[in-house]
Amino acid sequence: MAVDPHWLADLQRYAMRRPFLKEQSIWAVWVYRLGRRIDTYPEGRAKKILTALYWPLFRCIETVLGISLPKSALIGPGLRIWHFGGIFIHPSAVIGANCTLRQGVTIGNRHEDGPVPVIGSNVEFGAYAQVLGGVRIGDHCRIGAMSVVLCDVPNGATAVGAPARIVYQPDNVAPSS
Ligand SMILES: CC(C)(COP(=O)(O)OP(=O)(O)OC[C@H]1O[C@@H](n2cnc3c(N)ncnc32)[C@H](O)[C@@H]1OP(=O)(O)O)[C@@H](O)C(=O)NCCC(=O)NCCS
Ligand SMILES: CC(=O)OC[C@H](N)C(=O)O
Repeated sequence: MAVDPHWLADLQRYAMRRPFLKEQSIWAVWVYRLGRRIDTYPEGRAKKILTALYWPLFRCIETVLGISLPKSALIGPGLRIWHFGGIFIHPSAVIGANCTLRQGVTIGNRHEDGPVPVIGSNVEFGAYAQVLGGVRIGDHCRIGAMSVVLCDVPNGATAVGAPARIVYQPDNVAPSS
């Protein structure tokens, strides 16, 4: 069976020997990719059994590491999580390729059942950054530590503060994809 290319890209972001022994967050990324993979299997007994095994694994990771990456969230290849604890991604969130999360990051709704963020690729989240509601974060953005982002952030921009303000925005910004 072919190895999941998204998982291979994740591994490249953990550029070290034996990351499973050094970075707990990679356990959470592995379980997330496993869940996504199981969802692609044809309906049947094998999928039912694997799904039944997946859920307790997901709950263990969520409880022990404090990293919640629901398999229904769409997260592109090359996910890197620095550290662990208090990392909650909404089940409907969309996150592009090569993004970096850190401890305390929340990507979720602003009100119960409200819309959730869509994040571009190559976005870097500082520790405890909160991105809330139906906002769009462009590609190559940086979100400062402890920031609360309630507005769109254009490609390449840096947003900091609570509520966040744009402190850097490149010239000739290409529209978000
Ligand atoms: C957002 C960040 C990437 C910006 O770095 P930078 O491009 O070098 O920007 P600067 O340091 O020049 O700051 C630009 C402005 O934003 C402010 N700022 C920077 N980070 C901020 C933050 N997290 N919260 C509030 N304001 C912040 C600076 O005070 C400065 O304001 P001023 O122009 O009014 O003086 C960086 O500050 C950051 O927060 N990185 C996260 C790192 C992290 O999480 N580390 C923990 C590792 S576990
Ligand atoms: C706690 C800390 O500074 O960790 C550093 C790590 N390289 C990171 O970017 O998160």
